[in-house]
Amino acid sequence: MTRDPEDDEAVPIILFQADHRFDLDRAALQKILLKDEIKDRHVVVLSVAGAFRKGKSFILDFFLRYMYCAYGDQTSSTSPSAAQWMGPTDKPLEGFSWRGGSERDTAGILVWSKVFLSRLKSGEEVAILILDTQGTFDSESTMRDSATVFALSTMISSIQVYNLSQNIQEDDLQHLQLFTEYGRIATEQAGTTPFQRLVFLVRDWSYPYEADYGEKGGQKILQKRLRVIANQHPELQSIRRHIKSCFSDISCFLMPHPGLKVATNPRFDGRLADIEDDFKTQLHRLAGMLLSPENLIVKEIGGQKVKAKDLLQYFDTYLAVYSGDELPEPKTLLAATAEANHLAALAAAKDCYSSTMEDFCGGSKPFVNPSLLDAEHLRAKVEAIKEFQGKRKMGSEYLSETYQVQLETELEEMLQQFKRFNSSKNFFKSATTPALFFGMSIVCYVLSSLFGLIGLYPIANFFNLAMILCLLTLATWTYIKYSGEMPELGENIDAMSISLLDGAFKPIFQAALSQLPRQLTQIN
Ligand SMILES: Nc1nc2c(ncn2[C@@H]2O[C@H](COP(=O)(O)OP(=O)(O)OP(=O)(O)O)[C@@H](O)[C@H]2O)c(=O)[nH]1
Ligand SMILES: [Mg+2]
Repeated sequence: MTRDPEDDEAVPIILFQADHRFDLDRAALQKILLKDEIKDRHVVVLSVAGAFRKGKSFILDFFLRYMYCAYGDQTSSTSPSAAQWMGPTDKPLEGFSWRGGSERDTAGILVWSKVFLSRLKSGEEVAILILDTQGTFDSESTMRDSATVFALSTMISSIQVYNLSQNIQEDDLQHLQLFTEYGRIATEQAGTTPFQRLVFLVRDWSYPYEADYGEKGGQKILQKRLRVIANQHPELQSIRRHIKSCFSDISCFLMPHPGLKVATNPRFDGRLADIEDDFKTQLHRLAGMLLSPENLIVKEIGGQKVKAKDLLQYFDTYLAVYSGDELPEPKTLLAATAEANHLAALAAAKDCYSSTMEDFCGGSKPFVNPSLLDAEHLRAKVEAIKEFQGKRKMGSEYLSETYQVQLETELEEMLQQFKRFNSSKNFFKSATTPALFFGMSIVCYVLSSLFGLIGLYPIANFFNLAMILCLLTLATWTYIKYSGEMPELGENIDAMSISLLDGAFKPIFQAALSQLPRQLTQIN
């Protein structure tokens, strides 16, 4: 089957917006996935992801040639020969947009509009989608953008090709760990292997004398890079364990350099004649390893095979998760380290404050005069800030200032707790409620007796009732304090007694006191 220049094209489905948002072009994706002959088939999704400007779109265009040749005839179950699928040597390479130069080309995620159909050995009818992705770490993308594209393409694909240049370096593994974790938390698949096949594709491999080009050499290098050994640093072990736990199958392929024309000639148009033979030989092997009928892998999510029509829903759901606020922000190494440094310094400063205050007014100490407590707080706060500032921290001045403001706010909150605790140790304060209600019940008793004596029985009964209410409240309060049950009711009773004192008794006392000198002068 040959490419139809009218209909077959790269269709942007995840659009990268200027404000760093990613939008799904639902209509475009629907048009591709909901075709009658496609929508009910299980899907195989191949995606290529990795750093920008490393030949991802270029190699995908060769994969497209392979696909047109291998899956033009649905019933074909064998892999085509290199001569069959690579085509004429002078044909420019077309398909997903690719070009030379140092500026990034692909943005967002694109899918090839032609969905290839095939029947697996098991007889299962599948639809094959090819995805091209925005490269990571270009100067226009934030860490979050890179992580989102990588994670999304990993979650959606059944075969993820991680395109690397020259070697598998530790930072490649660190980024893979970060991106897959970003994908894993979005799928909430902790405990299981959330993703399927991962292929490290090392471009421009220049050490064939150490490990041969192709899959075998790749396996040798991969084993070395992902090895977990006894005396390895725990951080290195954790990265390797994490990556292994995320994919059900991991392999590696070493590609030779394609030749200087490919890498440096601005007029190079992708024709095979300008590409080194070694590269073409390995390209044929790679295409077969990824895309020959016996190597296709059906996309599974949560152990269930995914149909083309379901994929639409997954795109929607995953993108919604990344557009929301519930996921943590992936950060650059420096930003993450600086944050960790500052958080540690903040915790140490809080510890320092807390132990000074504990020594002064902690659980084993008696009630302290509130003004002394305030003074001690100021001293402890200065000490804590000194401790915070004295710790060596990575990151900018601004970051330090932000964390210092946070520290000061948190110290004020801690002070309020110490104050509350301290005042609960004040015997007279805690005796206010029982004293008030007990006093009120005696006053009510006396008044009720007096009014009874002079025959004003309704008023006497009123005070009698008030006395009973006071005694009941007192009994309830005592029970609450003794049993620890219904603490809210206890707090309400305390609050009521304080407002009675402040709102009713204090003004009466003050009025009585202000009358006293006048009365005394009248008597004199
Ligand atoms: N050195 C080298 N260059 C390659 C290889 N494959 C392709 N190129 C060249 O790399 C350049 C970039 O190719 P693209 O396919 O556009 O790269 P990309 O990774 O898709 O780039 P972005 O879309 O910007 O992320 C082109 O000039 C290709 O000729 C390779 O294996 N090695
Ligand atoms: Mg590209």
